[in-house]
Amino acid sequence: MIFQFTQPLRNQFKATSFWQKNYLILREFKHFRKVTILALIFSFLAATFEGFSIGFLLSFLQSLTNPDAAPIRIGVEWFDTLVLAANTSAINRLYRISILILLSTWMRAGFNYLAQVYTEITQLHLADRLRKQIFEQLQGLPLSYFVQTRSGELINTITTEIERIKQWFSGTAFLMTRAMTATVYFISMFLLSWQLSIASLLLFTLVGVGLSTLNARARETSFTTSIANGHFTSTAIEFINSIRTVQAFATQDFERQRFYNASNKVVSTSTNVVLTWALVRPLAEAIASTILIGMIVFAFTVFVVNGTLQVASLLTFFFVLFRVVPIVQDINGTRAHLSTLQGAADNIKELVRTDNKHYLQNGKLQFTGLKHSVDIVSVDFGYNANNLVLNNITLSIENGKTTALVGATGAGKSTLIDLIPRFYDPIEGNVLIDGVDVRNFEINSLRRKIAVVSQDTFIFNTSVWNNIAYGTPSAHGSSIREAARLANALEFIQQMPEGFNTQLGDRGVRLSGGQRQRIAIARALLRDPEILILDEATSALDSVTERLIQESLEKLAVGRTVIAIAHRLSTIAKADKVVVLEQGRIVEQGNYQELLELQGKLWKYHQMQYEMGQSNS
Ligand SMILES: Nc1ncnc2c1ncn2[C@@H]1O[C@H](COP(=O)(O)OP(=O)(O)OP(=O)(O)O)[C@@H](O)[C@H]1O
Repeated sequence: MIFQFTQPLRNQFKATSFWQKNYLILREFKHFRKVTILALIFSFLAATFEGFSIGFLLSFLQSLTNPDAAPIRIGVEWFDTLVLAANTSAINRLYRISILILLSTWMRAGFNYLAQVYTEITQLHLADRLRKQIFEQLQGLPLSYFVQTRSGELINTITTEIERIKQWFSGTAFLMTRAMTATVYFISMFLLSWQLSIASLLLFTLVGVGLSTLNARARETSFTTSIANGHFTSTAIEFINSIRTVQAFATQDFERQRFYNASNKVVSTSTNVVLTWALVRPLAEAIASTILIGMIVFAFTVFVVNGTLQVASLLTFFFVLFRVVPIVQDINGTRAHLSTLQGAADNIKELVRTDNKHYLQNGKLQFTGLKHSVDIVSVDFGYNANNLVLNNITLSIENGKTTALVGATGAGKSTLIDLIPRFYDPIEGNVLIDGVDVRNFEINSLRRKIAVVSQDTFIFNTSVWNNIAYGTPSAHGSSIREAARLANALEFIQQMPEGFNTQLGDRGVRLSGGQRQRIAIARALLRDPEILILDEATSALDSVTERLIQESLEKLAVGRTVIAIAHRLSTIAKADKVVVLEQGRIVEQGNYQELLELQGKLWKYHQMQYEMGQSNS
């Protein structure tokens, strides 16, 4: 009867096959095939010469301790004569075997060295390829992915999990060489006694099946270790980044508790894994010894006593079996260890998988420049589908004009402008540039013509110079200086110890909020953008600096399309169009003066700020 898998069972079998499960990692080996093959060949040669040394050792000891005994032969004439020197005197045999042992030992040392070097190089290549693959993946993912994923978990995958996966290759290489050596030993055993060989194989297979249950358990518990590691990295990063807030709020005890809990979780999950996989080796050793002793007694009483097997053959058989047992134990121990790494492999695989992630589709049209207008037509958007942040927005942003967005905090202003450079795509409706949906443009050609100065511009840990030139590598020294001057940043930069060469530290910690913002403005100006997006660009500035920058921005705005978000209405009074947003809807739009005369929403904001200004003065 031919067994037929039912469909789900077949799928399950397919899905869990090792190759399929780890395809996304294994496929990386094709990029450094040669090094991988050399690593495996050298590992195998090292193992082979180890086998030779041990084999020759038997003959060596016999020549030394019992020179009168019949020399050891393997039964192959040329080998017995030329290699084992079986036809000559005991002293000649001793010399010959000594040379062979030394030769094998040195060869083994050499191949061991090469195996180690190539294994390490293969592991380094694997880690390098995986890191780069993850980088490409992260570069290609839309911002929405990062909103849902904790950065600590990503960092854990890119660092710790990749380190763990490196052990995977050396473990697999070791497993393969041990398996090859075991095969050679098994063949010799079969030649000596097929009955005993089958009996030992059966017994060891039974043990192997039993131990694989333990391996499976180790694999399961390893997932919890990966989760705990990711959580710990997130907690540690959050703690380091929030240290100022922690000290200001005196929440050290609370943070200690969080940190300790995360660290304890790593210990407890890792202990569970160790408890399982550490059990495999000693258990296997104890069972193997029991089987061996049992078999020796059984074989002696059954085969030797009734004369079916010579004592010499029985001893040789068990000598080989004794050699093969530690190898099988190595195989089981390594398999158990490899099982504990499956969690890391799965984590990496989850990240590099492309079928479970949503990507922004790139368009083909090159964006050459805005001619007429950016039109937002009946747009709905939400960070999750059941909570709309933008509701039926229709708005025209004219070329060369300044459009200001006004509204209470959380009204959706930043979200709305994020749709133009395609940080997000609308759920419904379209964003059109000169009548063409932005989704048709090649994203980078579009983004290169847009500069965004936002509330949280990132300052890189490099010089002031490189920070301003970021994204405009071809910029000349004079234009970088000019951008800094226009952004009103030149003066403070020149006062810094090394001027433009001053290093700004992680996230620009050596700058004040206002200085950071001026560097960001200089960076945007240097790009000479067609569309300039100012998301509260002057929010971190004192009123004197704000006025100075406002003037620069106004000069800069001439002939450009500017979209500005501002809470302080004074900064947008000269805008060509003002759009008022409330809870994701446009409630007013028009010229600033016209809207004031309407005495609607903008007028209310205006009144409130005017009154606050009065009371502050
Ligand atoms: N990445 C995000 N994930 C989920 N919700 C978000 C995200 N960013 C913003 N929101 C939500 O979307 C809504 C609009 O936010 P948005 O930042 O666009 O408002 P805003 O008008 O620019 O506010 P502000 O003036 O304070 O900057 C808010 O309710 C906010 O909580």
